[in-house]
This record gives sequence, C-alpha cells and structure tokens, in this order.
Amino acid sequence: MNILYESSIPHGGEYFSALGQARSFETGALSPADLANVEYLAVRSTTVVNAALLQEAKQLKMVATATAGTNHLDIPYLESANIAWRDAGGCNAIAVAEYVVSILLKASVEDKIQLDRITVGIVGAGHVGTTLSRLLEALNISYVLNDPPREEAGDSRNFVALEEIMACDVISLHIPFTREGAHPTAGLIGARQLAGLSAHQLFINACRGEVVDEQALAQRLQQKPAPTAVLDVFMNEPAIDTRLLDFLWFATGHIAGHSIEGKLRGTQLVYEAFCEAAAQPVALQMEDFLAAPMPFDFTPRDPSVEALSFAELAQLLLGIYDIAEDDRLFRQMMAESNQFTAFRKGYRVRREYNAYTLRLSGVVSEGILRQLTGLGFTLETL
Ligand SMILES: NC(=O)c1ccc[n+]([C@@H]2O[C@H](COP(=O)([O-])OP(=O)(O)OC[C@H]3O[C@@H](n4cnc5c(N)ncnc54)[C@H](O)[C@@H]3O)[C@@H](O)[C@H]2O)c1
Ligand SMILES: O=C(O)[C@H](O)[C@H](O)COP(=O)(O)O
Repeated sequence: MNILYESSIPHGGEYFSALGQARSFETGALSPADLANVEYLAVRSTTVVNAALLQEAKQLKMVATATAGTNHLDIPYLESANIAWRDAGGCNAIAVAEYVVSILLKASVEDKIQLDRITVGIVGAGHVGTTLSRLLEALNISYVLNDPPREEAGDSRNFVALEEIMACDVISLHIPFTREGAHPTAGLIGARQLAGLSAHQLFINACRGEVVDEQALAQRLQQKPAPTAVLDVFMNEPAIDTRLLDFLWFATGHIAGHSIEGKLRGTQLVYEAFCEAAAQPVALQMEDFLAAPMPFDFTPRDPSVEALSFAELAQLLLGIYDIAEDDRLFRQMMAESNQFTAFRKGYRVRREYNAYTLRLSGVVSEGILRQLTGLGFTLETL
C-alpha cells in the first residue's frame, strides 16, 4: 500500500507505516505531482481534495478525512472518478459537546443564564447534536432538536422547526456546510433569524462559519441590546475577519473538536477504513497511543442528594475543560498578528471527561452516580 497522509494527523506515522509505505505532507504544501503513485490519501479538513489536486492521481483508490466535516472534499468528483471516500463521523462529537457544556457552565457561573430554567435549541441531531443532548440529559438541562433531514428519514425523536429553535435561550449549531440538496445550510442563519434574537439569548456556532451570515451577525451584535455569541468557526478560515472578535463573548480558533481523543479517534477511523479497503486486519487501537485514565478524587458536597448542584458541576467540569482559557490564548495570538493556524497547530493537551476516573469516597446516591456516568466518567468507589 502506498499511503500519503497530512502531517497534522496524530500518530499518522505509526498507524499508516503499519499498513505499507507511508509518507506525510505538510498542510498547504501538496501538489498534484505528489499524488502520482499514491493509492490511499489521508487528510484533515485543512486540505481541499478536488479534481485540480487529483489530476495526476491515477493510482488513487481511496481518500479519507480524519474529520467529521467533509466540505473540503469534492465528493461528486471523487464518485465520478471512482475513488472511494470516507469520513470520520463521530470522532470528535464528545469534544464538541463538552465545548458547548463549558460555555453553558461559564454562562451559569457568570449569571447570564439559569440552567434549571433554560432550553437549549440544537440544530443538527447527528453525532455532535445527539452527544450534546445526552450530556444535557445528564446535567438535567432541557433541550429541543431541529433536523429536517432526519425527521423526514423517520427518526423517531421529537423535532421542532428552526423558528422554535431561534426562540430558545441557547442556540447551538451542529450541521454540515452544504450548498446542495433539500436542506442546504449555507447561510441558514441569516439576517432575518439573527434580527429576532434578544439580549437574554446565547448563540453558539461550533460547526462551520459558512452556515451563518457573518456580516449580519456582526451587525446584530452591534445593535443594543445584543444577544451573547460564541464562535469556534468563521468564514474564510484561516484568514478570518478579526473585527468580529470584539463582539463575541468567547472566541476560539476551530478547536471545539480538538480533544486528544477526538483527533486520535479520527486517525483510528481512517486507519480502519484503509484496513477494510485493503483487506488487512485492524491491528492498532487508539488505546495503544493514549495515556491511561487519570484518577481524580471527587467528594460530592452532599452525597445523598439525587443530583449535583450546577455550581458543583461547574467546579468539576470547568476544572477539566474551561473555554475561557482557549478564548484568552486565541485572542492574544490573534491580537499579535493573525495566528489562526498557529493557534490550532500548537493547541494544548485537552482530554475528554472519559479520560478521568473519578475516585468517590463514601456512599453516593444513585442519582449522582448516574449523572457522573452519563457525563462519561469512569467511577471508582474507595
Ligand atoms: N468545530 C469543530 O471542531 C467541529 C467538530 C466536529 C464537527 N464539526 C462540524 O459540525 C458538523 C456536524 O458534525 P456531526 O459529526 O454531528 O455530523 P453528522 O453528519 O453526524 O450530523 C449532522 C446532522 O445535521 C443534519 N442536518 C443537515 N442539514 C440540516 C439542516 N439544514 N437543518 C438541520 N439539520 C441538518 C443532518 O441530518 C445530520 O443529522 C460537521 O459537518 C462539521 O462541519 C465541527
Ligand atoms: O469537521 C471536523 O471534524 C472538525 O471541524 C475538525 O475539528 C476539523 O479539524 P482540522 O482538520 O481542521 O484540524
């Protein structure tokens, strides 16, 4: 097997060398001639794969992206050229869901919202939207879902219209960037939807910048009273319009899915796709490359109650992932010069809740145990 992989794919060397001849390329430095003898190409979202790039790729059998989003792949072209393609759907759903939970907990700590009174409107009930809904259930936070494609396909969950989502206290977008089909998402959230937002609402976009009319958002955020907005994704990354940052509560540089586990799961899924295509056994697992779960002593203030208070949950979960740290570093790097790519490349080590084993002492209520398990923790009773 002749494999070419983007160097930002974690552990790409170990995974792909186990399958055949593997070499890497730096993001932005790939030219058509590099693909002349390549059979398997692995990328992340930072490499656009289209007819122009593949003009000399006569041996190419498969393109796989170690990401959930696929808008950087020209799928109609790949299919017309008989080149198989795969994505890593679901690889980073936990990371993005925990990113949104971090925002909600910060908003609660800063008295912007009352978590027992709000409803979160989730647009897109796929891997990320569903994972987020499960975390919200564990936290006892209400939510509603919008996903016309799934609703039409017979998904039995309850769905609401986009108008109802836009009236929710929190709106969180988890849809792909698409221009075609029955439900395209390009500019889905436009001036009309944004005009209806009021000051008590919190608007979050951690999917793709292009699903929101960014200019309309900037205008809405400058009209007082303005809603609160948090963006992880922007139009024209990495050359984003930095003027928008001034109007955002939190801003981060497309790292919502960048937990260690989220990125490694992406590599694992691409590796497994290559194994399947080449009829080779799956010999490597992501646990081979992950540090063992970390013990974390946790004593609930009142272990007999059925649910932890939001204050206690905030202390626990923000101790693991606090979006404010990413916001601070991102703004600092963007202020010095536009270091969007550098921020992403040097992103800190961030682990998911499931990387922690909570060590509980004494008898703890069933409700608390269910909550902690629902959040993804492994529990150990001392
Ligand atoms: N910021 C990040 O780091 C990050 C990480 C992961 C994913 N993403 C983005 O988030 C998107 C969603 O990720 P996912 O893994 O949940 O994908 P997914 O394919 O599992 O789910 C997407 C859902 O959106 C629904 N959908 C499509 N068009 C819609 C529309 N017009 N209105 C409402 N729903 C619609 C689909 O039916 C599907 O259920 C990805 O495509 C990617 O672009 C960003
Ligand atoms: O689509 C995805 O999976 C995410 O947007 C992912 O975080 C993109 O990461 P990148 O490949 O740009 O590092």
